[in-house]
Amino acid sequence: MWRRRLSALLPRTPSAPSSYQQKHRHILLPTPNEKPPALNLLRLFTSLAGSDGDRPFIAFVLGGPGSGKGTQCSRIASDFGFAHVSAGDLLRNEISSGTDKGEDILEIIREGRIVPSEITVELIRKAIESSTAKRVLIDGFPRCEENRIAFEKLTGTEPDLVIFFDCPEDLMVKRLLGRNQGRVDDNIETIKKRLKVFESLNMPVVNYYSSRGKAHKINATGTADEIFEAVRKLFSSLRSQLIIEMCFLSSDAKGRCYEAVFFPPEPGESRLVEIPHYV
Ligand SMILES: Nc1ncnc2c1ncn2[C@@H]1O[C@H](COP(=O)(O)OP(=O)(O)OP(=O)(O)O)[C@@H](O)[C@H]1O
Ligand SMILES: O=c1ccn([C@@H]2O[C@H](COP(=O)(O)O)[C@@H](O)[C@H]2O)c(=O)[nH]1
Ligand SMILES: [Mg+2]
Repeated sequence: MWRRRLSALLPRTPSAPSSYQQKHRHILLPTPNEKPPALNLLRLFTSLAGSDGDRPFIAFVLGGPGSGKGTQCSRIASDFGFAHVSAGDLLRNEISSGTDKGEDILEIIREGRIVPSEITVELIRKAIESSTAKRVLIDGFPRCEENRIAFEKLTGTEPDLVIFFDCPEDLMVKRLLGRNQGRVDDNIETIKKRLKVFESLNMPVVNYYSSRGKAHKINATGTADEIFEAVRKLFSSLRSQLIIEMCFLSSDAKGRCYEAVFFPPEPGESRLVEIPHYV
């Protein structure tokens, strides 16, 4: 699946960071106005901790029904430049398309059960492949160990990060009953079933990724703003392990070459590092 080797498109293979790069990688731009000079783009690639650079950075966003996954994903997407792939929305789109498969999915969602892995994984695969994003949030998937295994088998990869929104049941029920978006599963009978499925099938996935040090639990009981602050803190605490985007830019008017390192956790923040060995 991840055969788009960006590096193959590039004129030079990126070398390991030099000691100069290591030392200066956190130099901040001196002033907000001092932007990199207008340069011709020589190469652009993304270096992702935990991945081989051939695929986007993948974060699974998990949590019970109504824990606020969709709400927080929208914010993460707009502030940190992630594409937001909601497994539930992909399935609802299938229902809207009016196919036989859509009818089966509708029935499963109405009963709060889990759609077969081959359907969901394929929809997610297509959504990721058709996106040009370098960072993707997968909202509400995997729903069970079988989903997880199917995804990892098909893509040959694990997520780079798992965010788990932890919320008590009574609060989730209150939020769902107040959602008012006309969802067929936002009624108390289906909500009770979804909560059972969450405990028995979703939580083992969270526990699996916790045991591998990938899942990060966020208290999802406050306001949406308070929860997003916790997300922001998580991203900050992980920044050195997370995403490093590097643009290699061709020389400016003085013949210097620059590497611009964009670090998503602070929106708009960028760092400029001159790399002598590229001059
Ligand atoms: N922190 C919050 N405080 C109060 N209401 C919230 C909060 N976060 C989300 N909501 C509201 O709760 C409802 C459910 O939120 P959301 O759709 O984000 O949850 P979800 O985890 O994606 O649920 P589902 O699994 O059913 O898709 C929405 O109406 C949303 O506006
Ligand atoms: O990976 C998935 C995601 C969702 N479902 C089904 O859809 C509903 C609604 O999902 P939300 O993420 O809450 O929007 C869910 O209850 C499941 O029935 C799924 O089967 N697999
Ligand atoms: Mg949702």
